[in-house]
Parts: sequence; structure tokens; C-alpha cells
Amino acid sequence: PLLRIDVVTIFPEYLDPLRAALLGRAIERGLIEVNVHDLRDWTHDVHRAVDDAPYGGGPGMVMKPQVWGDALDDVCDEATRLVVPTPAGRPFTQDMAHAYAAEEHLVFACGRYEGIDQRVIEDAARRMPVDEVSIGDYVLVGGEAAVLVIVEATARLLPGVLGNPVSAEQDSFSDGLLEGPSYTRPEVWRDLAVPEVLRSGNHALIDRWRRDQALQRTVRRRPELLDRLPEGSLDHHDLAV
Ligand SMILES: CN1CCN(Cc2ccc(Cn3ccc4ccc(-c5n[nH]c(N)c5C#N)cc43)cc2)CC1
Repeated sequence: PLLRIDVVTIFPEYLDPLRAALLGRAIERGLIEVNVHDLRDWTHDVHRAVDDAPYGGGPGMVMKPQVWGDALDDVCDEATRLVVPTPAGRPFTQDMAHAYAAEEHLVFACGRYEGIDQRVIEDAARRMPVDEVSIGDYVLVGGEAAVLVIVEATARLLPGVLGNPVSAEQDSFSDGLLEGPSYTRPEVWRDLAVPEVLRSGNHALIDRWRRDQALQRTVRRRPELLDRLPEGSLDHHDLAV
């Protein structure tokens, strides 16, 4: 496959959506290989314990290092990049999705409770690249949803995974602005009409209108993106918007 993915979690069924739709077909076609492992398969005790009380006190439980250490020893190899979702992680970005799409083997460690004993990450970092990443500034209950997000954003960049091959520059964030509105038939729906310009056939005008819409939407919803635009990417007409 282009990319091998292993996920370790105490809720393996949470990753079932990876096998649906386009991603599922990419797996069937051998473009991507996805293996999901139940962390409890590496527990040592009759209670199959994966967590314990935090040193130093505090709320909740922490995931035991021994269980994770044994699991990662079996699942990781010389080509592995270990990705650990965590609220305290580096923000996951489109650039990271491109980097992950170029990898050979990704292993995702899904934490639950208050997270995984930090020594698991420290120990892994001795023999492989390890990324602690966050998918956004909101609080989840575990890492599984983040893995679904990261895998989707990464897999869609692999050649052949999606029907229409995406090109980096066509991706919405690539020209630095948000996507503008889209329309399709019927021309009027619940007395809402499609903007005239889009039916004019005047493609210079259409392109200009679409850029204006993207610019207005970006100013309204994500003004901070405008600071990141490359120098001179807004012409005098844009600035008049
Ligand atoms: C008093 N304490 C209370 C706990 N908080 C911190 C905290 C610690 C763990 C969890 C639950 N959890 C366990 C593993 C795990 C992985 C990813 C994510 C995650 N959340 N949001 C993202 N963007 C994520 C990603 N990616 C959450 C996870 C929630 C909140 C500090 C203050």
C-alpha cells in the first residue's frame, strides 16, 4: 500500500467508519492498509487494567505505561511515525496532512481518561519520530475522533484514493482564503435565486465574483487568515471589497 496505518485503542469499534465509503474502497483496493488493535490485548492482569491513579493526585485516571509500551513494541517498526492525539498537542494542519501522506507507516495511539503516561511518548521518541497533535481548541473524551479526522485529511491526499484527484493548490485553504458559496439546480428554490452572475457565462466576471465572495467571507469569519496571505496577493480591486 501507499500508506500503512495502525490504530491502538480501547474502543476499536470507534474506528469502524474508516472502513466505510471512499476510504473503505481505498482499503479494498489496497491503496491503504488499516489495522485496528484493542489495547487490552496487551494487558497483563485478569482485570485487563489499562489505567491507574495519577501521581501527584488530581482528577481522573492515567493510562498505564507498561501496557502501552508492550502494544507499541509489537505494532511499531523501523518505518513508523507515532501520532498521539492530545488536547496539549501541536495543532494539526493541512501541511501536517501532506507530511503524513508521504509517510510509509503511521501508528496512532488513542488515549482515554486523562491521557497516557508521558514516559510512553518519551520512550518511543528514543527510536522513532513522535508527534503529539491536537485537532482543535475544544475538549474531547479520547483520541479516537481525532484519528478519524487525521486519517481522512491524510488519506484524501494519496493518489487514487478519491475519485477526483485533489491538487494541493485547489484545496480550499491553499489560496489562503475561505471557500465562497456554491450553487446547483434549480435556479430558484424556496424563492431563493442563484446569483445572476453565475449564469451569465462571463467567466472573468464569475471568477472575480467568486474571489470577492471568498474575500468577504474570510474578512467576516477568519480575518486572521488575511495576515498570513503572501505579500501582494490582494490587488486594489480586492482591497475595495
Ligand atoms: C483538569 N484537567 C482536565 C483534563 N484536561 C485535559 C484533558 C485531558 C484528556 C482529555 C480526554 N482525552 C484523553 C485522550 C485524549 C486525546 C485527545 C483529546 C483531544 N481533546 N481535544 C482535542 N482537540 C483532542 C485531540 N486531538 C482528548 C483526550 C480531555 C481533557 C486538563 C484539565
